[in-house]
Parts: sequence; C-alpha cells; structure tokens
Amino acid sequence: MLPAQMVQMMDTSYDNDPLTQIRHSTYGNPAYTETAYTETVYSASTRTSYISEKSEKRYTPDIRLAIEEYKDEYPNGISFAWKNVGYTIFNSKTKKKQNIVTGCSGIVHPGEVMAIMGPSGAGKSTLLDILAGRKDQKMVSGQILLNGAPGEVRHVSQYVMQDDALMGVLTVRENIQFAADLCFPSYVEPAERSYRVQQIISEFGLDAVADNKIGTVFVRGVSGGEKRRASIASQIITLPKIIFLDEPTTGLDSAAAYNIIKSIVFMARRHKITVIASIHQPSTETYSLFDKLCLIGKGRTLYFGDRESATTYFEGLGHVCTPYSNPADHFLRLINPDFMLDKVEAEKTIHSFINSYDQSKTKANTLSEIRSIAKSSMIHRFSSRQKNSYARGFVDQTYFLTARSFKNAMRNVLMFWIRVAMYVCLAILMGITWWQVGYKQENIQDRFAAHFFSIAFLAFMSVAGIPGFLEERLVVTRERANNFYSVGPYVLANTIISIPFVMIIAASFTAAAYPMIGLHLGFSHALTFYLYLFLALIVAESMVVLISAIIPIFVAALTLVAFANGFFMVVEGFFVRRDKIPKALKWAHYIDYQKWAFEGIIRNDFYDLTFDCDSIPGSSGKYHCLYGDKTGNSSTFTGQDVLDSYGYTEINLTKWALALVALTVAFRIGFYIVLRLKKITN
Ligand SMILES: Nc1ncnc2c1ncn2[C@@H]1O[C@H](COP(=O)(O)OP(=O)(O)OP(=O)(O)O)[C@@H](O)[C@H]1O
Repeated sequence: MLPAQMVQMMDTSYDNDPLTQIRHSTYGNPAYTETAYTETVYSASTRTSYISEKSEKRYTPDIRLAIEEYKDEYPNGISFAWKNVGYTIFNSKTKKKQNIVTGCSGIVHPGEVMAIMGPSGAGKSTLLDILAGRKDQKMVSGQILLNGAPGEVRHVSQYVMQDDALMGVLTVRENIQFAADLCFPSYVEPAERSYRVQQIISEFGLDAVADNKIGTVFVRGVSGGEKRRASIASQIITLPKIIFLDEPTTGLDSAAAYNIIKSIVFMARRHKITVIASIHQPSTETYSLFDKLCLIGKGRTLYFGDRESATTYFEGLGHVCTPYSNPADHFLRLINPDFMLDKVEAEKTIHSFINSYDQSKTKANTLSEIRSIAKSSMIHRFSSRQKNSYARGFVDQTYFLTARSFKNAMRNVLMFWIRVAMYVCLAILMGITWWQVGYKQENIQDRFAAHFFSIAFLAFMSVAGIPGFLEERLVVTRERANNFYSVGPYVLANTIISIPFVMIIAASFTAAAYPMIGLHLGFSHALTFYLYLFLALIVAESMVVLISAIIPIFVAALTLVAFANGFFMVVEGFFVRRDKIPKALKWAHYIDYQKWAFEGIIRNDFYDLTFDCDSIPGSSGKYHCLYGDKTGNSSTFTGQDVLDSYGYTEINLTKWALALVALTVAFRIGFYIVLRLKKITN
C-alpha cells in the first residue's frame, strides 16, 4: 500500500498514537515495528518535528545534533506575557516623537485564544507586530515574557499573514504538503510529513476539499473560507508554540469566519498553542469562541482580561450590553470615536475608558499574574541559541521548489501553454507568409526579415509570462516571509524550470516555421537555429523576471519589458546598419540579446548558401548582382558576400552563443540581487 493511501486510511482520532501506526504499517521495517513509539516531541522552534526516542537511535551523530537543536523547551506550551509594552515613532512632519502604542500589558496561556479588538487606527496591527517581535526593537519598550522569562518570541512563534497567497493550480493538500516538506527538517520521514498534512487538513475541516484545486481565473476552486483555512494551515503546519494571526477573518462571511476561528481554537486546545489574533467586528458566535479579549483605543489598553468578564466590566462602567446585542459590536461602538459627533467629547470618553482601566482591579490582577509567573519561572531558562533559519538545506529547498514550479507550469495555462499555442500559430502564419523563401537575390531582404521577426517577436512575446510570474511572486513573498526557503534556491528553481518549457516553445516554433519558410537545408542548421531561438528566449525570460521583480505591478512591468524589447530592436543592427548606430547607443547594441541571436541565426542561414543574380536582358552572359562580384561576369554570389556587405564578417557562432549565456547569467544574478534587496527592505 502506498504511504499516501495509508495515511488517508489512518485513524485520525487523537487518542491513538498516529506515528506508531505509520511506522508499523507504512514501512514494514523492523526498525519501525519493533517497539511502540514512545514520545512525540513538539519542537520549541517554528520548525517543530515529530521525533521518537526509538527513531533517534537510528540517526547519525550529526542528525542527532540537529535534533537536539529542535528539542522541545516548552512541552507544556508557553504562557505569553507582555508588560508595559509601547511603540514610539519619530514623526517626520511634526519632528516629534509619537506614541503609537503605550503601556499595554497582558498574559495568554497555552491553549487560550485572545482577540485584539479596537476601532480602525487604534493600534491593533502595531500591538500584534510588537508582540510577534516584528517591530524594530529600537522603537519598542517594555518586556515580552515566555513562561515568565524574557525570550526571543520569533523562535517559538509563527505570524500568519492576512493574504491567501497559495498556488491556485495546486490542490489544498499539495499546498500544505509543500509547506510541510520545507518546514520540517529532513530527518522527519516523508510519511510523517504526510501524516501531519492529513492531520491538519482534518483539524481545519478541509477533508472534503483536500484534493480540490485552490482555484485560478480559469479553474473554479475552493471557497474563500476554505482557501483562508488552507492558507492558515499551511503556515502553522509545524505547530509553533505561539501563533499570531493578522485579521484572519477579513473579507469572509460570518459563517466562514466562525469556522476559521473554531478551527484555530480547536488547534490551540489540542496542541497547547497560545494564539493571539487581531480581529475586526466578529459576529456574536465568533466572538464567543475567544478566551481573552484585549480592547485597545488610541494605542492604549481599554480592557484586557477574560472575554466573558468584559461584559460585566463595562456594565460596571455603566455601559450595559443588552441581551440581544453582539458584545463585540457593543464594545466597539463605545470606544470608536468615529461614532461620536462631538470629537472633543469622543476624546474625553476614550480617556475615561483608559483611566478606568488603569485604575481597575482587572488590570491589577493581570499585572499580579504576570509578576507571579515571572517569579516562578526558572531564571532565564530560555535558551537564546540561534535556530537555523531554514529547516531544509539549499539542495532540498531547490528540489521542492523545482518540483512545485514544474507542477505549476504544467497546470498553469497562463504561464506557458497559452504561449506555446500562440508561438505555434505564429510559426504557421510566418510559414505561410514566407513560404519557401528561395535563393533569388530579391529574397535576401525577405530572409533577413524572417530572421529578425523570429527573434524579435518571439522574445517580445515573453511578456506573456508576466501574469504567471506575478501570481507566483505573491506566494513566494509570503513563503519567504515565513522563512520557508532562501532566495538562491528560488532563483535556481525558477531558472531550471524555465529551461524545458522554453525548449518546448523553441522546438515547436522551429518545427513549424523552419521547413515552411525554407531556411538553410540540413539538420545541423535547423538545430543551430533552434538553439539560438532557445537562448534568445531564455534571455528574454530572464529579463522579464528581473523587471517584474523590480516592479511587481502588471501594467508597469509590461510597459517596461515592451520598452526594453522595442529599444533592443532599434539598436539590433537590422533597421539601421551596425556601423550607423549612434555612438551614444553603441553600449546598448552590445548588451542587446536580440543582436547576438539575430546575428547568430543569419550567419547560420547565409553561410554556405549560393544565390542567383539576375541576368541582364539583351546582354550576352552578363548578370546584375546585388552582392559579391558586381562586374557582371558572375551569375551567383554567396551568403558570405551578403554577410560581408552588411558588416557581419566576424560572427563566431560559439562566441555569440556564449554572449547569450552570459546575458542570461547577468539577468539571473540581477533577479537574485533584487529579491535579496527586497527581503532586506521588507
Ligand atoms: N510607522 C508609522 N508611522 C506613522 N504612523 C504610524 C506608523 N505605524 C502606525 N502608525 C499609525 O498608528 C495608528 C495605529 O496603526 P495600526 O495599523 O496599528 O492600526 P489598526 O488598529 O491596525 O488599524 P486598522 O484596523 O485600520 O488596520 C494609525 O493611526 C497609523 O496611521
């Protein structure tokens, strides 16, 4: 039985030890079957893994060392506390410091889910970012405590972004599996990873759509709520100890929002995860799923404590929530200055809430709880050792990315197949127009034009790859932010995967156009034409990804690529002879990939060909030759005569091909640098 089938058939009830089952039935290997699996260790890092004591024995010392890195420092979860945290920026307009968040404190225990609520601009995202360790520490004040001791929250948490950046042509399972493949260290067996994928699919209620595609403009996919659940599942596949969610229900209807929070609460309880989520106006049902509430206004805490006690707290302040009202709406109306006509009064009201909370028993209790957990904690137990930022090495990252890109390109009509169809149609149209161009001297310009058009138009149409690339880029940006992989493997995978598809495009074009136009006969000439077309397209493709990475906006990238290609056509040496190109633009001629490709294919075509001159009527044996011997005594001229007359004497096919390879490498290095710089800027 295949591991995948086995995993699907497995009992996903949480009372049974799943990994023991996997080991027993998947492999049939004595190493797995001899003893029951004894302990599942959830790692302290975001790169959590399932490691049994038994399987540890099988590992080599270096793997054991790596496992040590991932050993769980917090088997019972993390009580996450923040004490008096603030965030201050320097306002360049007023030239003064400005407090965005001030004096916030709170504590959330393992298995609890806390909502950060507040009106727009209250500071929810800022507070979430501070807690998640995503803000510049120079501007942050206060303390973050993990089980009462200061610690590096980023090592034990995952920040789940709002967007649903998933590969549309892949299924829910494939998307989550990709995350699992990259986020678990290599010593976690593939069957264990698949098991974990199946488990999280079940936990997020995605069984029914697990093998459905996410959806693209061409393929109707899963619903918005299912997509959001798949996106969250793929980001927390490693079961980090703390999860931060940035408005996980935005844009969803109340039923979908409810299902998402329900799944998250279930995960939190089941795996002792501490969850903090910012949320906009939850429905009554969704609101009632939260354990704790942090209400903020003007960057200050207006209430922090048990969700259930919030109603009583506000009742105590004279703001009774009527039985049929949604408490979340009720609180937000109370603290939202946008609902108040008198702005001075609104300001006063918010400040009265801030003061009431500052003097409240609720706040005193929270602070005392934080103090007591800080006292009881083992002093600075948290190890500050640096975890590896990536769970997988360069080769593994490249492998998984290449495999996914291959699937994406195979299934994504936008990326290649539309282009293949378009190029084949164009090749046939060219073949009809230039049908058997012949060897007469009046056909010389037709030949040049066919070569120019083949290169220029084919390269130009590589803009068709921009939408597919930009779609992929969104996913890559999110995955990079989650530290799934580094830039190098992505650039390499993108390069590797473009090769077979560009080969297909160049081959289909050559197969149709070359014989129909009647270019230089012979397999080696057709092959050289194909290779040059391939190299030109690879450079064009590399230029497209570089420009789209610099400006990831469709219309802007399209305009810039079109401009660059148009410019390269002008300085290519076809419309204007090479020696007539203005000195100021000569540099462009040499970095123009179309020039190297065009010159390569005309050399390949013309060299060794013989063309007929026109006989002069009435003259005995005299000929009119446009190229070569013009004395009138020769009835033919050679292709080399043509090349010489245009200054193409020195073309060396190997060197010209190497120039195209060099340009490809240069564009790809540029692509790498741009992605690296963007990551640093972000
Ligand atoms: N770096 C910054 N420079 C200037 N102002 C900032 C900066 N960061 C946050 N702010 C301001 O601080 C306030 C709080 O911003 P924040 O994004 O945290 O609010 P929010 O509650 O998440 O709002 P929303 O619900 O609309 O997303 C806003 O008025 C915002 O303009």
